[in-house]
Amino acid sequence: MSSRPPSPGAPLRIGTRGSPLAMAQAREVQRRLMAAHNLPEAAFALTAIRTTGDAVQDRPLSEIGGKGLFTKELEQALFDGRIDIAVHSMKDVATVLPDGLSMIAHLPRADSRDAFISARYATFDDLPEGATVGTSSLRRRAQALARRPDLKIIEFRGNVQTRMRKLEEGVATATFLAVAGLKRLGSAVEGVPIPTDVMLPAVAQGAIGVETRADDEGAIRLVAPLDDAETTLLLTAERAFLRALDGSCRTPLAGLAELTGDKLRFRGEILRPDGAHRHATAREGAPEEAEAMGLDAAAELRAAGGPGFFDA
Ligand SMILES: NCc1[nH]cc(CCC(=O)O)c1CC(=O)O
Repeated sequence: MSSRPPSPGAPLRIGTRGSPLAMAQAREVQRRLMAAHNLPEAAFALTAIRTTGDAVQDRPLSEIGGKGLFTKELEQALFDGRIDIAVHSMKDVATVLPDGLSMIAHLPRADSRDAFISARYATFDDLPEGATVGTSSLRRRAQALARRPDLKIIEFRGNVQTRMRKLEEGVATATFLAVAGLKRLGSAVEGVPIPTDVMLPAVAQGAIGVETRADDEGAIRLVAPLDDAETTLLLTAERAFLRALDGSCRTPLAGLAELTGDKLRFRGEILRPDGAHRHATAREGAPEEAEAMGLDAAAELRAAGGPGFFDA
């Protein structure tokens, strides 16, 4: 491992994807670091890194495939010593980190729900028979079809602005985006949050993680105070579920943990891509059982789906 600690007094280099959402998230991490340590803005340098997921705009993400589409290049930059910390949407992070890297902090989770966005209809259930919905997410596609097999789902990629233009041009009647992303972008488009019993969010949706080299004590000391223990707990359950199902972005699945008082609730589901089959389950337990709940839920759904459920 070629970690090159920055010289004393050099700014901490914050690596991020260059998309507007990623930059907004990196600036949030920077603001929190400044506040936590009473440091000036100049103590940090934002470094945008282009990832495969950003570079390939003309093909469905599920087709490019593989894990780490939005994270691999950031992690390589950490290994190479070009950046000191990497800021991720935890939704995009593989369940097993490369040796030598650690996820040191999760910021307090924002709204984990999906938003329904349409100029003409108030909610998903208001969509008329046969309406066209744009999404690039296998999960949202499968969930939409499971609830409304009559809908026509078309591939929709690009940033929020691009998608809104496509809606205006009538390419589709509605689309979905994460509420958290819209809020962080300060988007004029608000969308309507979809109840989680209508559309269960992606594992870790709305959560931001900060990763460092595992041996970079300086960076770890700076980043550790940013960790929100509740968010880390929720992600422990959700990411155990994802790991046990070996979920990649090719697999339509959803999982959400919630903490009420000292009671942890987990819900998970797996779907066939066409929405024709869906298996769902729920658990309640103590916070200490977070990981076991996720693993156990995954085992139940894997058995319910049977062999080949995740085959194309
Ligand atoms: N896969 C892209 C991605 N990764 C994280 C978010 C939203 C922000 C979040 O979930 O924290 C998005 C966009 C979206 O799904 O609308």
